[in-house]
Amino acid sequence: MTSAAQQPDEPRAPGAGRPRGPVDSSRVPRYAGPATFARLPRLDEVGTADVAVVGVPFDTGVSYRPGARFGGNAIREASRLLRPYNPAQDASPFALAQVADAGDIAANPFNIDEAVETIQAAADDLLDTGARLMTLGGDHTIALPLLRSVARKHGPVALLHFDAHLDTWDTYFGAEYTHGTPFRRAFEEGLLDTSALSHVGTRGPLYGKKDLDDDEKMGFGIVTSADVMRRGVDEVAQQLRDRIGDRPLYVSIDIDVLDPAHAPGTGTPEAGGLTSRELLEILRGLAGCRMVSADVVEVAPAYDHAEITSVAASHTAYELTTLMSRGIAGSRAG
Ligand SMILES: N=C(N)NCCCC(=O)O
Ligand SMILES: [Zn+2]
Ligand SMILES: [Zn+2]
Repeated sequence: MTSAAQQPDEPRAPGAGRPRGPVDSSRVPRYAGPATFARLPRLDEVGTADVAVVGVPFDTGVSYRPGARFGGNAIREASRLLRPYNPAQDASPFALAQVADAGDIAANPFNIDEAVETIQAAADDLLDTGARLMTLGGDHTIALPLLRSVARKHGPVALLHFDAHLDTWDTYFGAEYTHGTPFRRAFEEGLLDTSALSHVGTRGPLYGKKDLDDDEKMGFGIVTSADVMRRGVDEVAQQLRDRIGDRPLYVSIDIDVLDPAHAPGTGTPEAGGLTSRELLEILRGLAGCRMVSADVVEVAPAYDHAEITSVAASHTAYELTTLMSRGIAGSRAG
C-alpha cells in the first residue's frame, strides 16, 4: 500500500492553484512507490502542467549499442534522490511551475517512420495544452519529431546541442531517420533558426573533413570538448547566451557529451568528454534564455554501473526543468 502522501490531491484546474510538488521524502521513503520523475505527480493527477516530463522508449535508430529504450525509466529511478530546492539556481522548480510526469510515448519499435509520426503527434498534443516538454529518451532519432513539433508552435528555433557527435550526417544504410542524422533532417525541413545553432562537447573521429564542412554550411558553430576545458564554463556559457539571444531555444542533450567516466551507460561512447560538473554549470549559465523544450537522450542503462549515467542524466534534466520553471515564473510575473 502507498501512504497518504502519495495519493493524488484533488485535480488541479488548468492554470490554477499552487503547483503540486513531489512526494515528501521525509514522510515516504524515497525508494518506495512508483518512479515518476523526481517523485512528481503524474500528469493525469494534476490535469495540466507547465512542464511535462515525457519518456520516449525508442532506440531503433541506433548505429551501435542498443538499449536507450530503457533510458527514461532509468532516469526516473535515479531521480528519486532529487530534492525540491536547487541552490545552484536559487530556485524551487516544482513550486515555481507545475511540473508533472506525462508517462511514455508508445512508439512502434519495428517501424521508424511510424514511430517518428507517433512521437510528433504526442508532442503536438502536449505542446497544445501549453506545456513545455522535458523529454527523456530514447535515442537521438527522437529529436527530429520533437523539433518538428516545437517548430510547428514557435517557428524555427535556436538549437543548443550537447553531444560528442555532430548528428548532422546524411544517411546510414540509406536510412534517413537515425540517431546520427536528426539535425540534418531538421535543417532541411527549415525547423532551425540557422543564425543560432551550436554543438557543445563535440569530439572524436569523423568519417572525413567533409562532415565538418557540411555542418558549418548548415550554420552550426562548434564548441569542442577541448574548448570547454581550455576556455572554461563561464566564457562558454556567455558565448552561447550571446548567440541564442531571445530566440525560442530547444536544448538537446545526448548524454554521451559526458566522458565515458561520467556516463558509461550509453550507446556510442567517445573518450575525452565533459565532466558532469562542466555540463551542469554550462546549463546553469543559460538562465534568462527562452527555453521552450528540451531532451536528454542516449542513456542506455545496460552499460551503466552504479547508476553513474542515470544519476548524471537525472541532474541534467533537473537543471533543465529548473531553467524552464524559472522562465515560466518570470513570464508570469511580466
Ligand atoms: N547520436 C549518437 N549518440 N551517436 C551518433 C553516432 C553515429 C555513428 O555511429 O557514426
Ligand atoms: Zn552522441
Ligand atoms: Zn547524439
